[in-house]
Amino acid sequence: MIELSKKISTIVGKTNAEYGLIKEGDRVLVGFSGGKDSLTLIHALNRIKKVAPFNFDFKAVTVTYGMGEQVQFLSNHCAEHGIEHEIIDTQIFELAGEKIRKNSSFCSFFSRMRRGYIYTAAQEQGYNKIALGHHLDDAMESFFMNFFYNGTMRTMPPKYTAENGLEVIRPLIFCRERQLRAFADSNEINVIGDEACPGLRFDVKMPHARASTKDLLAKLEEENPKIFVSMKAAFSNIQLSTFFYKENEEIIESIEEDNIV
Ligand SMILES: Nc1ncnc2c1ncn2[C@@H]1O[C@H](COP(=O)(O)OP(=O)(O)OP(=O)(O)O)[C@@H](O)[C@H]1O
Repeated sequence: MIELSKKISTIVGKTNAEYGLIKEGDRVLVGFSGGKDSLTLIHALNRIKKVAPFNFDFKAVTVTYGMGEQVQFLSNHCAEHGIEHEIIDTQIFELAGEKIRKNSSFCSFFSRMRRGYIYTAAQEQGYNKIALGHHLDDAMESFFMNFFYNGTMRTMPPKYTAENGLEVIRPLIFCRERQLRAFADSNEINVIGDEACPGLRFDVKMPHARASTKDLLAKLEEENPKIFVSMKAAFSNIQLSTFFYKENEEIIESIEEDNIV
């Protein structure tokens, strides 16, 4: 029996209601890497499905990269908990060797390709939403990585519409990473580690940026335990007119997925 903390259930329920993530009749394809985040996500959605006053369907999907990954245990886990699951086997690893763009990190290549396979599966099978397991620490790290290294201020929204019309939702976006880790630990579930992005075996650029951003935020949080509360509030209190825009300059509102790190 899986125990999902009241805290996670409450946060996910509230996020779902406030941002209109999952509604009556939705068909949601959930990216399930087998890591602690997407593992929590499938169980959180399973719980919502049981208690929510609306009906929706969801299926977990795991993309493999053609690197000999063993993911059958994820199908077994889903079957045990009555969650539909599909494994999409790909040759992304082989393609990476030929197609990787100069200066583009392996991780972003893998993630772009993976997203492509998930979108295609959703469109072919009639799913209208894609759910991903990003959490608040991811959103903050992504923001500061973009801020420090990419010269842009952007992060990960709870919900957006991709160019192909599919809605991408992040039901865990207000959960802290440590809550998700605690979920996996307390239920003694075998998870795939954080090095799940196979690109990490080769890439030296982004992991360094991510690791140092993570360290920085951890240090700042030690000094100011409320820092994530403030940063979260700041993300819905953006005062655009105080930035450095020139007259008539257009404010970019579109989501260019490639630039999300
Ligand atoms: N191989 C995969 N197959 C399907 N979905 C995936 C896969 N890898 C990642 N995802 C989805 O993309 C999200 C973000 O991926 P990323 O690699 O940044 O995750 P992560 O922070 O390691 O999370 P997780 O603990 O879920 O692996 C995951 O939470 C999951 O929803």
